[in-house]
Amino acid sequence: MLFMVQMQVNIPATLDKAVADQLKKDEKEMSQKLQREGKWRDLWRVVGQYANVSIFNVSGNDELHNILSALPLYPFMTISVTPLTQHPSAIAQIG
Ligand SMILES: O=C(O)C[C@H]1C=CC(=O)O1
Repeated sequence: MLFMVQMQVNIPATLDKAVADQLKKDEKEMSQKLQREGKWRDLWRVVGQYANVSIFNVSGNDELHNILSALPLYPFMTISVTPLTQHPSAIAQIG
């Protein structure tokens, strides 16, 4: 199943810089592993914001929830999830 996921990152200014830097490094590593596995299909920066728009290709709600809640930056994210399906006029096949 495909999902559009929007993540807004809000790291508090009070968080120790070394801790924040490590979280970002771990997050990058995990996101790139998931991209290589084909589960995190697209990752786009929202211009002007510490936010992204992503497309996930996973088995369903439970797998997506497990992935998102395991992200190192999860405690500092506001996340919205939109399930996607094939548009009847689309010439590209999803999946
Ligand atoms: O920077 C972000 O948008 C948050 C998160 C998503 C992938 C990653 O490496 O960090």
